[in-house]
Amino acid sequence: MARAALDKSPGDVAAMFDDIAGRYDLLNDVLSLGQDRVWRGAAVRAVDAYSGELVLDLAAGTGTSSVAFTSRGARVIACDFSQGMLRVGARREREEGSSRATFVAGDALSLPFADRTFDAVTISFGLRNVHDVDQALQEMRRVTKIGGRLVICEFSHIPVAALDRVYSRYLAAALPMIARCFTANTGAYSYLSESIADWPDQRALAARLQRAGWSRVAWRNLTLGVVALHRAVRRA
Ligand SMILES: C[S@@+](CC[C@H](N)C(=O)[O-])C[C@H]1O[C@@H](n2cnc3c(N)ncnc32)[C@H](O)[C@@H]1O
Repeated sequence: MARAALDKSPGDVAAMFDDIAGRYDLLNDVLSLGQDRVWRGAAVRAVDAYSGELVLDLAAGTGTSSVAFTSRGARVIACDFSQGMLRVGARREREEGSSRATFVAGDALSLPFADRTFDAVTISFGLRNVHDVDQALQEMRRVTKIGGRLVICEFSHIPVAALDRVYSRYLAAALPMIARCFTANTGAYSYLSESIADWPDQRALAARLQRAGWSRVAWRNLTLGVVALHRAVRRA
């Protein structure tokens, strides 16, 4: 069963998501106790896309994070490099007879879009899996229009040390154990725990956004900091 390591080799990451694509959305709901819906709602409100706008949902996977951005008439491109995840998303759209998101295969490190294409770029639970985070932040800026916005929804760290220790134990032990009941690829969920533990905290990620050229960088914690929503604007 494919699983990635913390070097996040692109081939391993894509193969791992190809492997779990069929059960990906179900496991999200189970492992987050339904909180993923709350986090996605917060991301949609932060992007605040409206009619006539074009939104890039990067590392969109099956498109679960994508379709809600169209609720007020914006168009959304759902881009990912896992063919397996894209196939599940495109099949679901076909079955529902809807075409709310346009699925495009592409790598966050070399996006297949022209400079200054999008009014807003967003990435949910994807940036942590990218091999070169700083390069991805620069690519996202390149394809954003001047004045356009960025929203990153990603697992983060609970600022209260005692709570963070309890949460870390859930991640390391309970999460892979629960995942075992739903998928043969338990390695993918061990990777999930390890990659969250290894991910920079809110302040460190904000500093990287600034270094990549983003302006007005800010964040807010969701569910006590289990997830953080980073926002920024492309000023020039
Ligand atoms: C945890 S899933 C998130 C999917 C979706 N955004 C969501 O919220 O459910 C992470 C996704 O990141 C994608 N990914 C990782 N590295 C990528 C890269 N360099 N370029 C494009 N997609 C990437 C994976 O293929 C996977 O579908």
